[in-house]
Amino acid sequence: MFPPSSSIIFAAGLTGLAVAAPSSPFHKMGSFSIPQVRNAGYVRHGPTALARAYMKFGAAMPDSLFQILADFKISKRDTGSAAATPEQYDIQYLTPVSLGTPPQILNLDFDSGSSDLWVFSSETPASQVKGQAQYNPSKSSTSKEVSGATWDISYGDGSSSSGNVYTDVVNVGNATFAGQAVETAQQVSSSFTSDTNNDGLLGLAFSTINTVQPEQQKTFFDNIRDDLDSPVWTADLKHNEPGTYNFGFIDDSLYTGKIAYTDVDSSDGFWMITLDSYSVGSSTSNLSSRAFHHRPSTFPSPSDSASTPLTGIADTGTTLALLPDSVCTEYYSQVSSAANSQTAGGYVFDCDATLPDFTYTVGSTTITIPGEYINYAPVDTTGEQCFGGIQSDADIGFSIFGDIALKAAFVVFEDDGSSPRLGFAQK
Ligand SMILES: O=C(c1ccc(-c2ccco2)nc1O)N(Cc1ccccn1)C1CC1
Repeated sequence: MFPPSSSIIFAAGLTGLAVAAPSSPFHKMGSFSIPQVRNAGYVRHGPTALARAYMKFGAAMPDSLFQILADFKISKRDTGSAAATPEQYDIQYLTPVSLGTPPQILNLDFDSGSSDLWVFSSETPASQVKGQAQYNPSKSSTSKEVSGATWDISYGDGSSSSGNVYTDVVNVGNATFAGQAVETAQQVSSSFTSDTNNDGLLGLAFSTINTVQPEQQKTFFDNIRDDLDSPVWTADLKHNEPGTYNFGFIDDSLYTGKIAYTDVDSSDGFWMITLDSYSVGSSTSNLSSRAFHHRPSTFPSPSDSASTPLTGIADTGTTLALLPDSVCTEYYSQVSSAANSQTAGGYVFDCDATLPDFTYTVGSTTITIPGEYINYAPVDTTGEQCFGGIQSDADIGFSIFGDIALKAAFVVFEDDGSSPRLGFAQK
């Protein structure tokens, strides 16, 4: 699906998720939110070992998930929000999820760019496990093997995993969904093994790209949607500070202005949207420059990005913003020290460079990604060169609006089962 050799460095993002008791015709489960926990940073999959070596970070992860759960503040059943504290460089966050009876708690990376709930398990070879918690279905009285079912997924950065399938009780927050497909890993690629605190993924894309065969399985959100007050989950990611995920409701205190909605094309299984326009630098500077260089209205400006749409997916499982080469060129032409480095695997620049903002619009809502968000991380320990948060989407076929783009906005993922929409608001 994607060239494993792509020289893009990007890291896993995170998400939070909700759940509900078995759907009941008598009451809506309401809405939930869940704490994310930060993950000792590991760039999810550096397509080149060199890049991974450059981007290595370490940071202790809270020792016990139980302590985190103990602090877990589930609000009452019809409201709730969870703070997510990012690891350095907002690499990824993980959410404790309990599986089976008695509960086995794993930290999962929720990913709006994929649709499998898979976990490190008792079936994962010991040589491929490095500290991850493992789900053991034989220790759960409620697990049921889905006979003959297998799964196999490969991600855009060349990582992959595969295995068997069980159904079991999955509990996040104070609600439970019985019968959730839990995909146990019998094989994980090296970048998952080295991501020592990430115990698996929970997909929040559309179930049409779930990889279980012969019978495709539903995502967790698809399973719980009908039990929520409203078929939504919202992402309020932040830069180097706790963000918030809510499920089943829109918390008006988390955004300002209006939420502008845009239709989602889910035909590829992703939250695919078209942003109406983008611009590089603060719009006022652009306007002032345009004011001084008025062009006859008969000659459209060569790169009038102010009305150029961008089509891509909202992907919490990718940290960076992967955009067309033309946009990368336009952006980094404003950064005198920038270069597209083969060794680093993408655009780099002096760490003390002043970076322009990147602005995109959805309908009447304008989202500005401050320049400092686009300084992703130092390339190496000298701290001289830094890696850009905007990189090329070459060879993917669409752009990927990862956390770098999403954390500047309050984002509503709405899926009523027939006409999905994405909402964006300033905050
Ligand atoms: O990694 C994935 C990704 C997710 C799910 C699946 C998949 C295959 C079968 C079912 O789902 N395949 C992917 O490859 N990215 C992000 C990405 C980033 C960079 C380059 C390519 N891609 C998908 C969301 C676009």
